[in-house]
Amino acid sequence: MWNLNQKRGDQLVLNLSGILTTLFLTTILGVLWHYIFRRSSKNSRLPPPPPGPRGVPILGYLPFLGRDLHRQFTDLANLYGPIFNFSLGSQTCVVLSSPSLVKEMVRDKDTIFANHVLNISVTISTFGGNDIAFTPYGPVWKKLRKVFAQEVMNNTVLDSLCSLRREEVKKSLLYVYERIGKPIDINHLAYMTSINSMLRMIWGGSLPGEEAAAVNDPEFRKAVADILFLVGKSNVSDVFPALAWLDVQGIERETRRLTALFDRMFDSAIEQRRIEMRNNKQGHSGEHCNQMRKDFLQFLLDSQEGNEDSETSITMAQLKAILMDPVVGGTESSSTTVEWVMTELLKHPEVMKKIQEELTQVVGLTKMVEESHLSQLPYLYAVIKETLRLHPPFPLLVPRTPSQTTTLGGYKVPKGATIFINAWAIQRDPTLWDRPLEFRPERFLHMNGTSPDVASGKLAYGGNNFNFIAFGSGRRICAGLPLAERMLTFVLASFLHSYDWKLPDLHVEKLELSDKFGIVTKKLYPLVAVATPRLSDLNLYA
Ligand code: HEM
Repeated sequence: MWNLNQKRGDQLVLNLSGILTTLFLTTILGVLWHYIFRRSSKNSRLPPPPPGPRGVPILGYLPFLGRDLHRQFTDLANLYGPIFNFSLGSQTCVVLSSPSLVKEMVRDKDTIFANHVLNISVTISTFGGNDIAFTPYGPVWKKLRKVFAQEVMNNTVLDSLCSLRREEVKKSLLYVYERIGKPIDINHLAYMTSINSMLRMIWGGSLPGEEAAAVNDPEFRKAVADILFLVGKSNVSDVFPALAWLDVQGIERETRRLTALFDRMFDSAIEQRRIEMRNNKQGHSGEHCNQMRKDFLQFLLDSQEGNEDSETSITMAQLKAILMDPVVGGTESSSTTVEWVMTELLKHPEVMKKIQEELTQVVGLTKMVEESHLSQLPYLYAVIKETLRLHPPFPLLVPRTPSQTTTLGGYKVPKGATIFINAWAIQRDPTLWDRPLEFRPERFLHMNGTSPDVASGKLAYGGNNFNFIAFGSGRRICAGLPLAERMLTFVLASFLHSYDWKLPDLHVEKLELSDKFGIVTKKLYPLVAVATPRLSDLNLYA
């Protein structure tokens, strides 16, 4: 009996301890489960993608994209907010239209978003993505940007090339003089001035005979514009990489053909220059070669001569690609800006008059404009800024892509997405700008008529004001800014100081401001204007 009772008691104790153990383990497991569950649910609670329009299966939003992307994206932002997304085939595209989102991207998450999107025609035209604009962010890009800043864009180098720019602008002034009183296509004038100056600065007009003839052929100038057009054109092969081998639109083929022209020019110019340098070194080259030419090519070759330093030595493909950036990225953007400025001035003759008064005061009517005058032209600077505000040549800047999945404005943005910054919308946003659609250069001036940027001789598009980002912002801000700034101001000052401009009689009512979207967005109808001389001494034009 006792034994029985004892057995029952033992069993009770056993049961009780079993229950307690079970309870204990359950509690521990519960706590662990709760902890793990909460953590994993936190991870799976990734933010949603930005809102946006739905597309159709496979193609996504592709069939609904119109021609004027900057306007269409502005309308979509009014519907979905300052960040929205859509898909193009398998690609995710995100569009930003507010300064705070731009800041988050290029300042707070700058290293994640420090790559430009590389498409097929960009890869070809940049000798395999070897240029500054499309080399992925990292040590190689840093090296290229350093070489470009030190050997090409530094003030001493740019000052030393001033005479080349002066000669090319003078040729354009003469071209106008020969057409006094006749309609002149300003788009053509601005483009020829821009490309001729750029090519002159790149290889100083020193190509050997056959190549020199080819380069002076108007077809070659057209090739530059055509490459830019192909780079910005929507390519089915980019949206559906599996179809790339078909090259349905022939974009790849045509880009290869045009890039080959440049490749030959660069090879020939580099070869010729190396021979000159060798001869010069050996001392049997005579006076001519002792005064080695100075142009971008020469500065870059000099910096590479015997350069074993991995920090600054560059490959041949990189050298050519570095030279290609100013040609493709710098010429149309600059000439389009010149055309827009002239358009706004013909629409606002009182503003043109004010610039000319400033020029008369600073330069005088007996002299031509020199680059040394530029820092004393605050009103002209303000006019250029106001034009770039209303008509940024790259309305969607140069698309960027994140190197990892991240967030923007609290929304998920996947690695590899294409990010457009709608600078055009931001620079016309009525919540950021007073009467934004009016052309009022005064908004960039201080009360006393000078702006601090101008006082320091700069347009100061440092990308720190996210309301005004025509040259981009952050690590990948325009690397050609110092030259763009000089060229724009010098060309415009020269055109406006040397001539009075008016619309041809038949065009007076036709002056309008429509644009045509492209990677560089130009006037839809080229501007035509008639010039009359302003300077008292006509010999100055010869
Ligand atoms: C009105 C004239 C110009 C405008 C409006 C302009 C605008 C721009 C913009 C918006 C970008 C992209 C910036 C970003 O992603 O944040 C860019 C990049 C660049 N631009 Fe310009 N540009 C002009 C002229 C030039 C010129 C004359 C050159 C060369 C001499 C040049 C060379 C470059 C290069 C190399 C980059 C790539 C920078 C990098 O990725 O690190 N640009 N430009």
